[in-house]
Amino acid sequence: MIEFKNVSLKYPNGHQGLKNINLKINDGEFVVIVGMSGAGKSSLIRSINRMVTPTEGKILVDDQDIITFNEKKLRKLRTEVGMIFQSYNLVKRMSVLRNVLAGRLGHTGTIRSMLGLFPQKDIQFALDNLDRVSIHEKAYTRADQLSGGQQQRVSIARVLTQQPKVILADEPVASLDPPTSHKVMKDLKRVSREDNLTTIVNLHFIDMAQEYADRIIGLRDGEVVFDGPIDQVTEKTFEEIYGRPIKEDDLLGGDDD
Ligand SMILES: Nc1ncnc2c1ncn2[C@@H]1O[C@H](COP(=O)(O)OP(=O)(O)OP(=O)(O)O)[C@@H](O)[C@H]1O
Repeated sequence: MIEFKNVSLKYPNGHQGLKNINLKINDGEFVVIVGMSGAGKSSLIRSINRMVTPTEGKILVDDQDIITFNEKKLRKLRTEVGMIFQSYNLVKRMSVLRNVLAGRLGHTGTIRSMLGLFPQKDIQFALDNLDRVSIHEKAYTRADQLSGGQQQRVSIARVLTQQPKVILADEPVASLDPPTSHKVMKDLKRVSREDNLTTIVNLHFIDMAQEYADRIIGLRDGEVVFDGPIDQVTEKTFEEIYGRPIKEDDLLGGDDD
């Protein structure tokens, strides 16, 4: 379980990114965070792996307050909490397989992995994870030869290879066209269900949020203004979260399946 207790984050310039957040996220939930640009979605998600550090409160991950963690504990935390980025963050000149094997870095000795000496079982595991996101045949292709949607599927395979308990995804489909966005979100939802992973995704399109979330958390100006299961969410909910009527730009569209 992930628990936020009175969490606030004030950036060094004085900007209040998060204001007194209280949340409990249960194991295996697929949660989507929504809110306008600047609402605090990235700040919230990045607090959970301490890419940013809240200035007040506690964040308990499996009952341990990660805000107090030192470098050693943070390394372990970041093995257990995997991350998917909008920009994929692959090493472009390396093969897809090497990128996916990077997910093992927290498990394999650094020298061995720098030399590319991954155990055969890790290589097989990486290939199996590429297969789960239907991109197995690209294993030996350089990462920069792939389309954006393919690269994001590689980054899903990488995070699975890390064997995390939690996946954080910060606007994972914001750089993709509508049909590709849906394919990537379907893959992410399916694998996280199959492995019972807690998954927390930032999305700014409300139709995507409605289609994939089990639960929606709405942020405005750094505060939680809505938190509830997807069957309680209507267009009015989004209007309340956004503080204005819904516009066409708030919808992605394009799910043909
Ligand atoms: N390092 C920083 N220093 C100062 N202010 C910051 C910093 N990072 C974010 N902010 C500010 O904190 C607020 C929340 O930012 P955050 O990136 O969490 O929002 P967001 O909802 O993810 O927005 P977006 O969808 O545009 O990424 C914004 O007003 C932003 O400008």
